[in-house]
Amino acid sequence: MDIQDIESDITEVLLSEEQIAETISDLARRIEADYGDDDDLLIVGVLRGAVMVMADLARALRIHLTMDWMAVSSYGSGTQSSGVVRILKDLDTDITGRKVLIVEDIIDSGLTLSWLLANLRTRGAESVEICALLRKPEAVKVELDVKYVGVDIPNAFVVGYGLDYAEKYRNLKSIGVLAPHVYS
Ligand SMILES: O=P(O)(O)OC[C@H]1O[C@H](OP(=O)(O)OP(=O)(O)O)[C@H](O)[C@@H]1O
Ligand SMILES: Nc1nc2[nH]cnc2c(=O)[nH]1
Ligand SMILES: [Mg+2]
Repeated sequence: MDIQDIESDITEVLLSEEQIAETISDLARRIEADYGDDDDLLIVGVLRGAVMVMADLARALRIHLTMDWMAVSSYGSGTQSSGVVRILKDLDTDITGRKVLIVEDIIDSGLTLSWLLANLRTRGAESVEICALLRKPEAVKVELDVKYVGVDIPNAFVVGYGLDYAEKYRNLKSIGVLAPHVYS
């Protein structure tokens, strides 16, 4: 199987490589403006989907920051949230008094982030905010205060740029809608 075959599983490209880069750059400018260079920002990437966003956002930010990772999972290998959030890897950092920015690839049901936000807010951080590259319409159903959203997208299952289906497609450079023939 070559790259051509992988891309034939995508019915529509929602964000090209260039559009992703522009979106990340816009997010970085807003985050820089809000945090300034006070040496205190900790960005927390949510493994594994947010790996690409973290890598590119961190490099787009022209301020000092530190990075940490959490792994939580609510999806298993399907396309529907199981509703159960599990911590697979916790922070290595004590966030007491820190300014924390959670970095995510997508907000769909909002379940993962509302759980994570509540969890991190019990740990004595000065602030905990959210930056997500993508947000789907379902997210409006949960009360979730998201400070930075890249793009609002339609309600379709998307893959690429970190986003997987059964652990595949994360390595695509663009973000697109997965063809139904792949999972039906
Ligand atoms: O808003 P929600 O409905 O909770 O969905 C969003 C979450 O689902 C995906 O992660 P997943 O749990 O599939 O694991 P992954 O990051 O390892 O792909 C995605 O990366 C978000 O973290
Ligand atoms: N890959 C992928 N993971 C998700 N998790 C929640 N929504 C989505 C989605 O649209 N695509
Ligand atoms: Mg995830």
